[in-house]
Amino acid sequence: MLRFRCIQLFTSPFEAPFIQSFKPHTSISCAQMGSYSTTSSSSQNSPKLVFRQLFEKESSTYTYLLADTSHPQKPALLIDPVDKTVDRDLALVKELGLKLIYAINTHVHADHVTGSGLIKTKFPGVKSIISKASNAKADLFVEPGDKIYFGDIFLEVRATPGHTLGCVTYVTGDGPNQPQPRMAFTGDALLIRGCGRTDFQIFTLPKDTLLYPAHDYKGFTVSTVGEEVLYNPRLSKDKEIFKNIMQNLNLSYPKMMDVAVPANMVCGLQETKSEAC
Ligand SMILES: N[C@@H](CCC(=O)N[C@@H](CSS)C(=O)NCC(=O)O)C(=O)O
Ligand SMILES: [Fe+2]
Repeated sequence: MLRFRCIQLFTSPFEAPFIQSFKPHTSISCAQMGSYSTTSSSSQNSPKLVFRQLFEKESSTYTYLLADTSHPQKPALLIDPVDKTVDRDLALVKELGLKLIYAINTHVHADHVTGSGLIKTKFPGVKSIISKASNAKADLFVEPGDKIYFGDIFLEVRATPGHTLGCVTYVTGDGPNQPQPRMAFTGDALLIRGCGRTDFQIFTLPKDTLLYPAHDYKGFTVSTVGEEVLYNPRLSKDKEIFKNIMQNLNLSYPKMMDVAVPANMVCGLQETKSEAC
């Protein structure tokens, strides 16, 4: 089992030990519901982010596929994969000619079983990642401030505690060669016009940062920091009102809770326990 808190994660054969060649600004070249890619207008070698937002209906969970397609190996990662949709996700990875290197979780989910362990059985080269503070099993553990590189693009790890132990948000990099606008994968810390429970670290990001939560129960797919600051009915309130709202949500016990949490502590593979993580 490995652990890292380095500036770059180089656990895959696709990464050089340092990626320092900063390149011109990137900009969104194409956008549509659920998917887009970003590219530089001025350099063929600048990172090009391919992005897909995938949905699992039973738990209303979003899984995100990201890849750097300007890198020769097209390294890719999945955020919050669900066991039931692993085959769909892997088929897409294959169809797009990507090389999956990481299966990442924002937190130990209570409502569905993660697909990260299953993915590793199908693609043994893939490394699973979760925060150290989650106490769950994985190949690699991240802490706030760590950067997860796939090709020339990276995700920065931000602590967004409150919903579960070690709950983190993964944010695309702040740099001239990184995709713009920034994207934050918030897990359940922030849902569009809602939240699982969050502190306010997400709101320190630029207003045009795109927000991608782990769930949506109302049909939304994306929001921005600026919008949620203004219109989120929970997070736009002061602390006392927020506390009152959160204490009176009256949500039912998640149907999968007793299966999902123990499974997600071991990559979603209860039978084989931690060896598979
Ligand atoms: N009914 C669902 C559970 C729904 C639920 O509790 N969702 C969580 C995130 S998954 S741990 C949550 O924090 N929701 C906030 C909200 O406002 O809905 C089930 O039984 O699985
Ligand atoms: Fe959750």
